[in-house]
Amino acid sequence: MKLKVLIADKFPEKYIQELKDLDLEVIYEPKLGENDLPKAAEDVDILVVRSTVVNEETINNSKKLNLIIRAGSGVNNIAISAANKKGIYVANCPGMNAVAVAELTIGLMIALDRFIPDNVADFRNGIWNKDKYSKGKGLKGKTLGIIGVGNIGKEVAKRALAFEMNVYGKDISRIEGVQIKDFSEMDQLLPLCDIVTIHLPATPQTKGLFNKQMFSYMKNGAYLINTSRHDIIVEEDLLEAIKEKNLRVALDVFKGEPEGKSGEVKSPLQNNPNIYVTHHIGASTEQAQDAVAEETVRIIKHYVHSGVIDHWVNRAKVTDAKYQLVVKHYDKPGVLASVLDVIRQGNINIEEIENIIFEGGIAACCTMKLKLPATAEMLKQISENPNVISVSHVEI
Ligand SMILES: NC(=O)c1ccc[n+]([C@@H]2O[C@H](COP(=O)([O-])OP(=O)(O)OC[C@H]3O[C@@H](n4cnc5c(N)ncnc54)[C@H](O)[C@@H]3O)[C@@H](O)[C@H]2O)c1
Ligand SMILES: O=C(O)CC[C@@H](O)C(=O)O
Repeated sequence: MKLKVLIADKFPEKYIQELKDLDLEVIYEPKLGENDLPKAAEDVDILVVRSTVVNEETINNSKKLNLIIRAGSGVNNIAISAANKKGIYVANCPGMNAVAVAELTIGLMIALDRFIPDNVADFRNGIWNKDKYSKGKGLKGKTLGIIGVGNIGKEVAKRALAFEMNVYGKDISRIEGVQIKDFSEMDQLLPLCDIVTIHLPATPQTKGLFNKQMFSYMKNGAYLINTSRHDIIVEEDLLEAIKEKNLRVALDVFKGEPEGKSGEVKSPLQNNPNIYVTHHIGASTEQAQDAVAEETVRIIKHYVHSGVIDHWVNRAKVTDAKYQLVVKHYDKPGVLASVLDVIRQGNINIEEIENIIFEGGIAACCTMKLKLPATAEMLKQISENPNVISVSHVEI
């Protein structure tokens, strides 16, 4: 039976055809929303989404879902803890839309400095106001703080350096791959910045990070750009900070963003002249959508042909493994079963296991990560099997 793939978001036609050519049954339903998915994904093996929310109900209701691919970077629209409980892989396409988001970020930076959206709006309303719009400060020599220097943050840094800006960064990991000053504390970095741009994932640690306290560190009249996720900013505190400090702000993401591709929108940000909002278009260039779709197809192809999941995001980063048992053995039926039986009798959980065959197929090596130590008696029992070549056991 063919594997069934449901694509529940906009996806370029060319790549849908590539999936069909892999002999998969492909269902393309770009208009599905969060509430449609529990039924629509009930019977599929692979689910591909962009911003469509994959909630707990969709995951719990699915009968054979095995892989969810986020055709993009952030995976916060997927109920990963529910997927973990059912052993459903979640993968994403890191970096594929980074240039597109960086380009939008630079565009917003210039838009803020030169009041471009207001210029255009006035012109459309028959108003000419060269005086009012001749107050841009210029970007050269200004200090930019990049919060989250991952794939997108790095692309922003490269472009800002070409604009001859002073570029500083803050990340939980050491910043590598771009020559910018690395700050460890926000209260040291933010007071220096003329412009702050946020490129963080939505996680419990980043939720509400930009609150009253963070805004208190920012310069009066600074620009703030957020093209990452809305919940990193506390909206009420932002509105307060705009009043107090005359911050000017550009957002590609905001609270209450509509799920659908078009329709009405209502937000307290709408009537504030210091705020520009774009329609979550960071990733929406033709180049980025093609790159993301190509990567999605590649992930599916690799999975179908080898069972390997590339960019698997819900693989445990740490396990309870405390001991490593390595058994070299002759590659014959029943040998591993006898080793596993000894471990089972000792009531020890195997956290990870890998069996690798030497060239020629005569010998093999099985590496097991154990929660508890194997006893001397167990190791003796394993070694006594005539098909076992050697046994080693260490604490890790
Ligand atoms: N507007 C859009 O259309 C659009 C498109 C793509 C991505 N995004 C958003 O942008 C985010 C970033 O994307 P990316 O591709 O650069 O991701 P990435 O994973 O490459 O980079 C994120 C960086 O943030 C750092 N980080 C994580 N938690 C942190 C913390 N608590 N403090 C400091 N640094 C922290 C990570 O170490 C990493 O370097 C995505 O998670 C997504 O939510 C939005
Ligand atoms: O697919 C989109 O349009 C948004 C994608 C973006 O938010 C991402 O995290 O990659």
